[in-house]
Amino acid sequence: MIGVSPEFVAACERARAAAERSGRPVIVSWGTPVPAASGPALLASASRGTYPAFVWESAWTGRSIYASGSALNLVGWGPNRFAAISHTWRQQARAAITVAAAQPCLVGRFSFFSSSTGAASDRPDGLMWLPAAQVTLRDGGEPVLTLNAWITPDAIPEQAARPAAWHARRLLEPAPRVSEAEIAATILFEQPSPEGWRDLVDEAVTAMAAAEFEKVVLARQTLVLTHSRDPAAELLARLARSTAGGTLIGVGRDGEWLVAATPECLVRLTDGQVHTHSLAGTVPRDLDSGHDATLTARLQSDPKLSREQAIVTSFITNALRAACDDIRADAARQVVRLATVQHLETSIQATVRDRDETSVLDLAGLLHPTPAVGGYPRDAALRWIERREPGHRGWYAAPVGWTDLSGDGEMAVAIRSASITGNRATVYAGAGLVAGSRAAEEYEETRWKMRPMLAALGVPDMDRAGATVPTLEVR
Ligand SMILES: C=C(O[C@@H]1C=C(C(=O)O)C=C[C@H]1O)C(=O)O
Repeated sequence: MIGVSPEFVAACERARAAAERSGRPVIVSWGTPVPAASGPALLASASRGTYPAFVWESAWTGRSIYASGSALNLVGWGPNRFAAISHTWRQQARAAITVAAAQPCLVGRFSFFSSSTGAASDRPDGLMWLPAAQVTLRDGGEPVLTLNAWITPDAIPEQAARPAAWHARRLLEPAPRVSEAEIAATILFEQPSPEGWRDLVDEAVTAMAAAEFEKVVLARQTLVLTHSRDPAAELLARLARSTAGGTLIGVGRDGEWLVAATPECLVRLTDGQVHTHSLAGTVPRDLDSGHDATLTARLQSDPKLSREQAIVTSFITNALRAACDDIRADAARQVVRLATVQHLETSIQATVRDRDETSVLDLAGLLHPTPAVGGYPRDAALRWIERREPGHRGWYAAPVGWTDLSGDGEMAVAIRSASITGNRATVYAGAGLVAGSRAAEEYEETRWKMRPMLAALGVPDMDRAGATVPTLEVR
C-alpha cells in the first residue's frame, strides 16, 4: 500500500517554489522501483475503470508503460497538431523537476484526419497527457513507478501530491481477475457492405488508371456487439495472451477505448537516432508450413506487392529529409510473420539534424500518414479516402505512443485496431490498392487482418465453424 510519499510531497514543495519564482506552473516527477509489479497485473489494473488509461507493450523496444490518471492534458487541432503539442511539451519539459528514479512521459493518440479549422468537433485531433501515475518496465530492468503533478505557484504540496498517489495505489493494488470465461460477440454490420467494397475498389482502380493517384488504402469497419462485462480490459488481456503479435496498445479516454495489436511502427527516436520501417504488401499465413513458405515466396516475388511496398519506402526516406541526415534504407527486405498475415518490411534509419528542436512527435507529424495507410501521392489519395470511404477513421491507422522529457519515444500506427464505446466495438482493417488490385482478394486480405481482433472479442470464425457443422447423409 502506498501512502503519499513524503519525498514526493517535498518535491512538490520544490516545484511550488520554482513555479512561484518563474510565475509558471512546473511539472514535478518522483520515481521509485517497484520490484514486485508484474506486466499482466499492471495491464489488468490500468485497463479497468473509467480514468484516463494508457497501456503500451512494445514489440520493438521491449518497453512497457501502464498509466492511470492525468496530471496535465495537451490537446492539439489541425494538421499542425504534432508540432504544436511537441512545442508545448518541450517548454514544459525544460522546466520540469525530476527526483530519484522518475521516468515521466507524455502518452496519447492522434486522429487519422484533422479538422482544418480546429475545434470543429468535440474530440481534439491530438490528445496527449502526463499520467498522474505510471509504471515503466524495460527488458531486463526493474519496474519503476513514477508519480507526476503539475504544480501552480499557489498549490498546497500535500494536496497536489494526492491524485498521483491515489492513481499509483490503483495501479499497484491487485485488480479483480479479468474474466476468463468463454465470451461471445456478435457482428452487427460491416461498413461498406461487401458489394459496396467491390464498387469502391473498382472506382479506385479506375481513378488510378486515370492517373489520379498511384496507391490508395481503402479501409472497412466491422461493428461488433460484445457481451463482455468490461470489454476493453478483457480484450487487452486476451490479446496479451494471444498470438496476434505486434505492439499491444490500450488508450482509454473520455468513455472510449482504442485497442490495437499493431505490427507497424511509425517512428522511434533514441538519442538522436531514428528507427522506422516501411511495412506493406500482404499474403496470408497457412498452418501447413510448406504452403506457408510458398506464400512467403509469392510475397517476395510478386511485382505488384513489391511496388506497393516500394512506394512506402521511398515516401518515408523523402519525408525524413526535412529533419534528418544520413537516411539509410536497408538493401534487403525482410518478411514479418504474424498470426494470420505476413508482410514485406524494409528497415529505415536516420540521424536527427537538430536534437533540441526535433522530438518523436515532430517526426510523426512529418510521416503521418505514410502510403502504408493513406496513399500516394498523399494529398490526392487522402482526398479520395475522405470523400469515398464510408465511416470515420477516428483513431484507426493514426499515430499513438509516448515521448519522454528529452523528446525520445515511440509512435505506432494504430492498425489491427478497434475502438470501443460501451458494449460496441468497431474493428478496422484496410488494404493497399494499386493498378491491377482485385476487390475480392483485397476483401479477403482485410478479413485476415481483422481476424485476431475479432477472435479476441469473441466473434466465432465462421469459416472454421462452417467446417464443423454436422452433416447427415439422407437416402
Ligand atoms: C492498412 C492496414 O495495414 C497496412 C496495409 C498493408 C497492405 O496493404 O498490404 C500492410 C500492412 C499495413 O501497412 C491495416 O491493417 O488496416
